[in-house]
Amino acid sequence: MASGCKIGPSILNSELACLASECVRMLDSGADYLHLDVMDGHFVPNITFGHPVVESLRKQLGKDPFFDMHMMVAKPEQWVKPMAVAGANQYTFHLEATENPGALIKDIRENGMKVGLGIKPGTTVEYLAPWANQIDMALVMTVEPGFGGQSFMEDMMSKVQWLRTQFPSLDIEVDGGVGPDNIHKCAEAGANMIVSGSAIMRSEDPRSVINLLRHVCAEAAQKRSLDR
Ligand SMILES: O=C(CO)[C@@H](O)[C@H](O)COP(=O)(O)O
Ligand SMILES: [Fe+2]
Repeated sequence: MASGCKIGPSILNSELACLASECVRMLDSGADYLHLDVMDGHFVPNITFGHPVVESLRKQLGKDPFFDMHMMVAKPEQWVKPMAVAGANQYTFHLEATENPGALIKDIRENGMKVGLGIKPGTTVEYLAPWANQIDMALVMTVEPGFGGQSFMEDMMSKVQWLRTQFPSLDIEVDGGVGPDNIHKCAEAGANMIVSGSAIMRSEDPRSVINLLRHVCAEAAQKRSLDR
């Protein structure tokens, strides 16, 4: 079994000058983990933050919150140790950014973090498949990485469905434009780790959005297990 349905708000579209309190607001609203988007201006045409900010967040938030680092960087090899030292729990890198995924997976594990492996919309899922048994989570991007607030790409659901069929116990994350309008599609396809940025951040009631996302996801997972 995958590790249950979890909701990880992306803080990209939060009030970045108050990052720690925005993270606390999400955790207090029932977030299962925090999805932290790292962009370097090379892999994607945008810049966010790096390991010094993660280190500060860890100090502010304490040891408990799970940090899923979405590394949209051109040299993912370079930031493994700094992120581990800063307090990251999971290092999710992009398959498109490395020539040696096997060595990177090994390095991430040796540095004590879980491994996530992501693919952009233009990358077919068969490229990810050879690594699926070595990773903790597959990330299927449902927007072109780089910016929050874009429209959900429904045609990515066939990738999620294929991965769920091939790897029933793998954690599968969707990221980009996900919210109450399309959670059914993500859940039915088999995603169990749901990243949602604007839909949660811009809501006046983030707790009910998080609850709704989790509920839909859990119902679909239960139905899948009964159907098996
Ligand atoms: O990685 C990314 C974008 O590259 C995401 O994590 C988004 O930042 C999620 O935000 P929404 O699309 O849900 O607003
Ligand atoms: Fe992300």
